[in-house]
Amino acid sequence: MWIANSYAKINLGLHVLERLPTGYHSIETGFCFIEWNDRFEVNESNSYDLTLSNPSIPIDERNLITQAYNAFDRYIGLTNHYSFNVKKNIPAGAGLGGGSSNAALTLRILNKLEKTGLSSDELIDLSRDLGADIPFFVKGKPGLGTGLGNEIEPMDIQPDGWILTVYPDFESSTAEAYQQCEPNPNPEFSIKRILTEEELEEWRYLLQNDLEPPVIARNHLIGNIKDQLYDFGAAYSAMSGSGSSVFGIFEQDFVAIQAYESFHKLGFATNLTKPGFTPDHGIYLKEV
Ligand SMILES: C[C@](O)(CO)[C@H](O)COP(=O)(O)OP(=O)(O)OC[C@H]1O[C@@H](n2ccc(N)nc2=O)[C@H](O)[C@@H]1O
Ligand SMILES: Nc1ncnc2c1ncn2[C@@H]1O[C@H](COP(=O)(O)OP(=O)(O)OP(=O)(O)O)[C@@H](O)[C@H]1O
Repeated sequence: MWIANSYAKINLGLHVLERLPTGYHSIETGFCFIEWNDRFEVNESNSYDLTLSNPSIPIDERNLITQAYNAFDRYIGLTNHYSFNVKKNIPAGAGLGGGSSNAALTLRILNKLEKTGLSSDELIDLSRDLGADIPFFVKGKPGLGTGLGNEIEPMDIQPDGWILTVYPDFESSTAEAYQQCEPNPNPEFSIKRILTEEELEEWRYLLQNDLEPPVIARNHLIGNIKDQLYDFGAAYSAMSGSGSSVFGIFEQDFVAIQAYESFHKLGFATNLTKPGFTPDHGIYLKEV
């Protein structure tokens, strides 16, 4: 049996620059990892099979694991088949890219088990129709996303603070968030400049997520959680991606832990990620 972890992301700022004739949007965003992860167990099998611990996520062709598996089979061809058993810990529709992370890991697993030796750019190429967040997860390093968010420039932007992520217990639609936002083609400062040249203390005045206003207008709890994270002492707080999760970055461990315990006690699903966290992208053979 092979095992591997599928990590979630947060967006450090997101500028929506332009609404394109296709309905998609050109954006600039910073991507980094958090420790929240799903656990994959993979076995060779007579045919493809998928089991998920979360029954509310479909396991048919709508599942991004199935879509990635089929894309790999279509473009490269599989010599063996595999069954996937996934323990879902990352909440779905949460702005944490759980489905995209799963798709990227599926491609990396197949590349390893089938010994196809494809580069990350080749894996990105065969996943091009599956979702804008997938290239970041295939690259596997923090970085800047431009274009549709799918052109990735790896960059050392993993925050040097504790990241507390809070899921408000409802999903948020990505398509709706983009439809309802106000694109701004000329933001005063680029996300790249803020993340690479400004101190964490300055981010709250400079770094914004353009998808936040319409989503918060419909879901006040997201705004309330953001306010509470600042009240607890976060240096920076924002909604991740198209929501619904909110994260706060804390400089002091005891403040972060206090905030974590409070949200946890209130019944929210939460994750606390250490400063400078680096995900383990290994795919390990486990004797059974
Ligand atoms: C919000 C983010 O998660 C931030 O990283 C991404 O931009 C969204 O990435 P994703 O969920 O992989 O998005 P996709 O599955 O490609 O697209 C979902 C929907 O979001 C909208 N969408 C997505 C990306 C983009 N640059 N412009 C868009 O308008 C489109 O309506 C699309 O139908
Ligand atoms: N393997 C998967 N894991 C989680 N969700 C999946 C998966 N495959 C398909 N989905 C579907 O994708 C939808 C979005 O899930 P996901 O968790 O990727 O959203 P998200 O984190 O808001 O995405 P993003 O921030 O990339 O827009 C869910 O409604 C879910 O049903």
